[in-house]
Amino acid sequence: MLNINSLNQYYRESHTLWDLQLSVPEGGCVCLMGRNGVGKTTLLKCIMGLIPVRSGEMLFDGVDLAPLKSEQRAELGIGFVPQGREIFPLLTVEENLKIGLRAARRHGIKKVPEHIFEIFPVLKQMLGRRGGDLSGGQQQQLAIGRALVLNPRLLILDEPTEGIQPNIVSEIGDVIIRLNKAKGIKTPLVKEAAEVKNEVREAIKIINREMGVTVLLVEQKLPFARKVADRFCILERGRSVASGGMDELDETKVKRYLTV
Ligand SMILES: Nc1ncnc2c1ncn2[C@@H]1O[C@H](COP(=O)(O)OP(=O)(O)OP(=O)(O)O)[C@@H](O)[C@H]1O
Repeated sequence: MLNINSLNQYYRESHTLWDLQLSVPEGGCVCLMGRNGVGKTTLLKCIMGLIPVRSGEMLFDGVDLAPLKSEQRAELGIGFVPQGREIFPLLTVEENLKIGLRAARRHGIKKVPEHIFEIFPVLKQMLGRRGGDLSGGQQQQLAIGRALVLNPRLLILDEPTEGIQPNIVSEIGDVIIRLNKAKGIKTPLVKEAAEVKNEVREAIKIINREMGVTVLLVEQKLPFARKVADRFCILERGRSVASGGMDELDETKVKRYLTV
C-alpha cells in the first residue's frame, strides 16, 4: 500500500534520511523502531508532506505522493496522529472531532461516525469537555478518533503512548479511593496509566484487525510493539537497517539497534 524507495531528506545541510526503504503492506501493522534521533518522526513528516524531501520515491497505492500537499495526502486516505497529538485545548471534544469532519464532508461524511465512539466510549461521555481538560490518555484517544473521522485507509501514529502518565486527577483520585476505603465507602475506580495504554493498544488493534485500516506507527516500547504490530522496520542514523515479520525481531537485533 505504501512503498518508499531511496528516500533522502535534509534539514538545511544536514543529511537526515539516507536512501531509505519502507514497505507497508495493505492490511498490515508496521512498527517503525529505532533509538532517539534516528529519524522516525522525520520519515512520518515526509510521508505526510509536512517537510520537503530531496530525492526518492513515495508511492501510496501506486500514486506518487511527491507533488501532493498534505491535505491532498489526507484526502487520498492517509490519517496522521502526530507526536504531541495537537488537539485544540480550548475546543470541546465534539468541536475537535468536527475539525476532522470539515475535510470529510467532501467525501460525503457529514457526521462523526458512530464507530469512533464504540472504539473510544470515553469520547462520547466527554463530548462537551474541553480538549485541554482531558488526561493525556484521553487526549490520545481524541487525536486518534479525529484522524478516523476521515475514514483513512492508512493510519499513521507517532508514539501513541508517549506522555500517558498517571495524571494529577488520577493521583487525587487514588487519595480519595484510599480515604473512602478507610471509611468503608466504595469509589468508582480511577484508571491508571497502564490501563489507558492498554486501551490505546487495544483500540489500534481493533482499527487494524477489525476495521481493516492499515497502520504505520512509531513505538519505542518493545512489548507494546510486539503486541500490536505484525511487521517492524528499524532505522539507524537515518537508514533502514532491518525489517521483517515481528517474529524475526530477535535479541541480536534488539541489542544492536534498540537497547540504550
Ligand atoms: N526541524 C529540524 N531541524 C533540524 N534538525 C532536525 C529537525 N527536526 C529533527 N532534526 C534532527 O533530525 C534527526 C532526526 O530527528 P527525528 O525527530 O526524526 O528522530 P526520531 O527518531 O523521531 O527521535 P525521537 O525518538 O527522539 O522522537 C535528529 O538528529 C534531530 O535532531
